[in-house]
Amino acid sequence: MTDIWTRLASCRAAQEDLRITDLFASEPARAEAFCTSADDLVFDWSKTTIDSAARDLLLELARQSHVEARRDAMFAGEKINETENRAVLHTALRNLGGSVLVDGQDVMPKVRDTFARMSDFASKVRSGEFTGQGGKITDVVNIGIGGSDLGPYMATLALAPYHDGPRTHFVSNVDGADIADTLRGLNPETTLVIVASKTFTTIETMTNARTARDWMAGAVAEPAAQFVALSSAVDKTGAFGIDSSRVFGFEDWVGGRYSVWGPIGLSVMLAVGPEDFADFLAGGAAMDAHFRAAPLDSNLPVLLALTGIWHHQICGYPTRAVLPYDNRLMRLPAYLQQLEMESNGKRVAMDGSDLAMNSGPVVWGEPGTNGQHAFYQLIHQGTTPVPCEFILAARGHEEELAHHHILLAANCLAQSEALMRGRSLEEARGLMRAKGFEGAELDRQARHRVFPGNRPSTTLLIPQLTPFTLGQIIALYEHRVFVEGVILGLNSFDQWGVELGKELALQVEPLLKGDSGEGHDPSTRHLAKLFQDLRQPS
Ligand SMILES: O=P(O)(O)OC[C@H]1O[C@H](O)[C@H](O)[C@@H](O)[C@@H]1O
Repeated sequence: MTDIWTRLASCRAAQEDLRITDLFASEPARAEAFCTSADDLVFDWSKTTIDSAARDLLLELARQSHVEARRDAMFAGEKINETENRAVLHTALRNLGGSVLVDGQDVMPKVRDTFARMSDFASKVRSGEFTGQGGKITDVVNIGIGGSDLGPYMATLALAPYHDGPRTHFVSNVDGADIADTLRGLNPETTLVIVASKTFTTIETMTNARTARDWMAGAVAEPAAQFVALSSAVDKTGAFGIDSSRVFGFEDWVGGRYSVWGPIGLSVMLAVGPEDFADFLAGGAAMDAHFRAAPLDSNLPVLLALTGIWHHQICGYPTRAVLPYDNRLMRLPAYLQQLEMESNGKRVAMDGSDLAMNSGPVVWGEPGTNGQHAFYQLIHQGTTPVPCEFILAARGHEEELAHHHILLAANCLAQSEALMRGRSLEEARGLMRAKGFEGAELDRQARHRVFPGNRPSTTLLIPQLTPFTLGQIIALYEHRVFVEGVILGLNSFDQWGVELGKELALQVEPLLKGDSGEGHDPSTRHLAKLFQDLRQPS
């Protein structure tokens, strides 16, 4: 293993003067050879510094890391989440046929039963057969945070053209502003509240849920009758007063950030309907089938993972940007931040030893073209390269606005071309000379207009953003994260790093209410004191 990392590092070191543009000259079929499809999804990774030698080494790295064996173990229901002793089976939520054994038990009948109950409930809400105490449900408020918010919120925005159910709203932050701004203007008599929490103990969600219940109680006789619970802790949902007929459970082998495919996706199902939601699942299942069957060298999740490893662990680029040229994917970067950084932001390997290389990178992004007018300056001319992952649909949904879509696509392609090609000092000098500059001032002005280029990017091309293709994209990224985690030798499915802050928040709360502050550090005590002083009426 060490040897392959060393060989990859040497391969990169030998590329010192390499220009991506030269690779296209030396490998005439590169544009096609470094472009890989899964069904009708196309992943272009040609505009990177991965040449044939690097590609072969990266594939060897995947082989030596036993990616295929780990993948098969995951799909088979083995307990690959070793620090929590759990199977990892979010894939079972989107492959509703067949059987999967966990501890010798087939888990699929229960998964199918829950899906059928969700579909039945969603249909009744959408048709008006299930009503609020003031009539047909007009609004749905999903209260959840992290994986119980980011997935359904992202997917509901992405599928706006398919949205023909009640309006959906998402409350996540414990900041009272979030729920206050959301509930203002809603009619409690026709609002359905979903409490989405795998554990049903998350303090933000339970605080917001109680606030929503009080709000509902001020207007209807039976507030709990307009509440739904989505949780693995079905025993706790009854204590909140939610009838078991409106509780949709899932097992501990569904990680929070992988949970949009099951009950946590109920708000999406209410918005777009059970059929479109099933298409979303089918898209995820299609990517699963590809991931399981395609050889490593034409396996999209594997290749996306290997570009990630190349850029972060080998080239040392600290971040990567996800840049969907699709406004409806505006929450995808936030969704991917949890998926990638909570999964692979870890410093200890599965066996408890220190990780031998960098953990996963910082992931960030915004939809194009908006980002172009904000942070692309740094991407083009900053001192640290940022590998960019562009996503583009061939068709939009607004047929009458096709000219917008062509302009959007032109910008996406232009950005990856500009990043790769850059603009030389000579070209910049020519431009400035044409504007009348000369001498030292010509040089000075020209240098500001140089683009170093040679900046890597990949492009994921999809036919159109539909429930099916959204399912493909999300499953692609899930498996990418899994493959990167396997290669790094860490457990992508736990999240111990979120615990300490939660524990301390419980201890800091009394401090803010005037407790002595013993056990807290001087800075925290000082800030708490300033906070209290500022709260005094002036
Ligand atoms: O669904 P819940 O149990 O309420 O958890 C919500 C979120 O909170 C936790 O802190 C984890 O970091 C997330 O992985 C999880 O998605």
